[in-house]
Amino acid sequence: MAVTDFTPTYKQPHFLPSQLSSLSTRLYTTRSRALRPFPRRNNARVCCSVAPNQVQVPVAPSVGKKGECYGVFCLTYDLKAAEETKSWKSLINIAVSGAAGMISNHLLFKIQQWLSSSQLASGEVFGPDQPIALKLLGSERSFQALEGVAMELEDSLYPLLREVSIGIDPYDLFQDAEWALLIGAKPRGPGMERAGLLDINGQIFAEQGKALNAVASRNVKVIVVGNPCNTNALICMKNAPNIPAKNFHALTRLDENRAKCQLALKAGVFYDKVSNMTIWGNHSTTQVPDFLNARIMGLPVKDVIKDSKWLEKDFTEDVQKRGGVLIKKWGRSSGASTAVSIVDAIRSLVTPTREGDWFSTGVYTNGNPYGIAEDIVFSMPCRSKGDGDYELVKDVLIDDFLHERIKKSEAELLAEKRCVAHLTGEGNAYCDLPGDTMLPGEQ
Ligand SMILES: NC(=O)C1=CN([C@@H]2O[C@H](COP(=O)(O)OP(=O)(O)OC[C@H]3O[C@@H](n4cnc5c(N)ncnc54)[C@H](OP(=O)(O)O)[C@@H]3O)[C@@H](O)[C@H]2O)C=CC1
Ligand SMILES: O=C([O-])CC(=O)C(=O)O
Repeated sequence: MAVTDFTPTYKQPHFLPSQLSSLSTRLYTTRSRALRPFPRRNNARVCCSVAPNQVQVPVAPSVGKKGECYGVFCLTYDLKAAEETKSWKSLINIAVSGAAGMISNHLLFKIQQWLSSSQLASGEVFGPDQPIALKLLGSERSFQALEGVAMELEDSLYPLLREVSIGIDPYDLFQDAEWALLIGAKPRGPGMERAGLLDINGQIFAEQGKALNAVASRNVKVIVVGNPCNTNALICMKNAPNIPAKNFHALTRLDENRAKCQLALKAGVFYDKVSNMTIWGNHSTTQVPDFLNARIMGLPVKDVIKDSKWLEKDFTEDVQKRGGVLIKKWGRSSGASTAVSIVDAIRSLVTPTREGDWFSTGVYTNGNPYGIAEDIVFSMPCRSKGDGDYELVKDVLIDDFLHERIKKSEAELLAEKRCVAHLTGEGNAYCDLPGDTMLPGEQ
């Protein structure tokens, strides 16, 4: 693997060889925009260069009152920049909100494994020569837990993890972000109206949209996971007018994966035999798992599974409500499988889609070829050339059943949009949500 190219040319007597890969990694903590205890990345490498064979004493940065760093992340070594990265791509900044939460706790460690896995050696994802910086956004409430997350990252000795920052201010954490994985959101509590949830979470995503607009990379890709994710993605997008609307996604990949699994189970095949799986619409119980266009072993699903009643009722409802069934069994919502689906969603954007296949993601509807209302975030079938961008798949069938279901999910999203008009710059909010509107996890 190319990471071995990084082996420094000098000896470091006090540290294990495995630690050398993290030598230029450091952790920054930021609690507010006013307080920046450590230098920013572009001027962080302040120390002198070391000649080959010269031993350098590690320098621990001074610890600010509100910011602390840990062990190996606090050590600032300086390697000649050219030696450090001669075979590496430039650092990618990945921002993660809700970073002390359950999904994130799975995700952060998966991203690392994924980056350093053998799949990567074949160039399938970012590449084995792709160092990353993690910017972990939490709150006052979760700050200690964030420190715990950082400690676990430290103990994992990931060779491609070069920087870790933790903080509570999105304007700090989203600086130069090329990916923003927005997971943090308030869960719907007992007795809380959905309109209330839309408002509380909408405020979070409006603020984060503004922060992305101000400081993130101009081509940042944003994946909104926190529920209700489609409308949160719309709010985030509307508050970030300088970032292309196309770059905002609502995560429906978990629903796609769930649908593939159910079809495989029914057909008695392994799930890699299921392709062309579209989830249409909202990440809610109105979502439409499309068995008309999906394929099993390359054949239309209906040629393999002849039981139309099962497809229209059991399959559809099982996928729509899978999250809730899992919560009843597990006592908490899907953490690991959501994290896996976030990685799948990123991978689908950074690797070319297999010929003839596609994937689902919630994206902006403007210009869509299916007649879906404009100006909402709706899950649709997409293909990518692997450049982070995507195009909508044009050649799909839509029959009466599918059309009727799509319209129901569309109506729900239009109603959600009216509820958050005050957060999207479209005047006064008016909330007339359909009574049966539910997240997949609610039942
Ligand atoms: N799209 C999808 O497929 C799926 C989406 N989800 C959604 O993902 C989200 C996160 O789930 P999960 O990680 O399990 O949840 P957790 O409760 O474990 O973590 C969520 C994080 O959100 C933050 N949070 C909680 N309340 C607030 C608030 N009022 N304001 C700002 N942030 C808050 C907390 O971070 P802090 O204390 O730092 O603020 C918390 O760490 C949920 O909205 C869930 O519904 C879940 C499964 C699938
Ligand atoms: O409702 C939730 O929080 C969980 C969820 O989105 C899912 O399982 O799909």
